[in-house]
Amino acid sequence: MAYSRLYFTAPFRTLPPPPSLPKSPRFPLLVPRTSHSLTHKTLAFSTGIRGASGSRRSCWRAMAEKGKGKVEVFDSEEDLSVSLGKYTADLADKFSKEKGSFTVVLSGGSLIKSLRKLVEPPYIDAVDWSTWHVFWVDERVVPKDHDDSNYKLAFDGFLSKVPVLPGKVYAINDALPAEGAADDYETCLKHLVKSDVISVSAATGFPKFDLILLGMGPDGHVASLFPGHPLVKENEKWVTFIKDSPKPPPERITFTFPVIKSSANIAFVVCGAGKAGPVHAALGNGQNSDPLPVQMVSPEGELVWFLDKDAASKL
Ligand SMILES: O=C1O[C@H](COP(=O)(O)O)[C@@H](O)[C@H](O)[C@H]1O
Repeated sequence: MAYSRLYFTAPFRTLPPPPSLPKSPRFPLLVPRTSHSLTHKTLAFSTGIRGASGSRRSCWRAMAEKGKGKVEVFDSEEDLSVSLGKYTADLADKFSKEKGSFTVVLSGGSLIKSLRKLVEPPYIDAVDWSTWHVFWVDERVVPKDHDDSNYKLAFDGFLSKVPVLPGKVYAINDALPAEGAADDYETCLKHLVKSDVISVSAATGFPKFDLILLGMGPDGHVASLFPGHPLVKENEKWVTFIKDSPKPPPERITFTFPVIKSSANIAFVVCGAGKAGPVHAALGNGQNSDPLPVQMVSPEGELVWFLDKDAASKL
């Protein structure tokens, strides 16, 4: 299938901007326990997260503060990918049954490889792919067949292997410069909100996706929201652009924090020792006055962390 057949741009009308975002609530700690033995005992006592359990798949679980989410730590990325496949397929099934559609937002980077179980049995056959609407939380401003394209990464590793409907795959318009591409994507989202494909958060007025699958860089960036960059404070736009990304390529578009935080579900998927520092910053006890982007994801809905043991090694 040609790349150009899979992206969606339309002459959308521009709607008024949403109201600004109120602070999200925080809830008390929840402490579940099971009878299984701990796989990584040290984790249970060195982190601010209370409660832990093991499982046959060598998964260590904990429930952190509501704002920090549920944490699952796996012995290997292979185990993580099995659990992530089931989690994603279960949510797709739930939302598809409830409302006939599933709006899922992808990141680029290593996340796509971790979705590989979805293109294998049982999910390849069992999932109702026709209900899926696929978006990107960020995209590099490059042609869609460029090696830096998050779209190309997802297409090659995931979307070309499942029968998602091409008209429901919403890629960047790569004919536009960064600012225009961000505006175009935001207009696309507004059109889909108006046509009830995407829900709206009653609390924030921002679009509410069913699931955002988030990666994280070793510097603690999420989407294309980088530490210390003014874009992390954007609270009106839905989609914005960056021309000075510290990680190449420099020009990108990205969802803003209010949109990310309004999601019904967020899964953080993080592997590797090189990311253990920001994971600890986000999930450990420490406070810092200038939080990393990864620390700013306190969602309205459910947050689950899928960590391999190396990414969790400082907890
Ligand atoms: O540049 C990006 O980096 C992050 C993290 O990527 P990873 O390869 O370290 O997992 C990714 O989530 C984002 O979508 C991408 O544009």
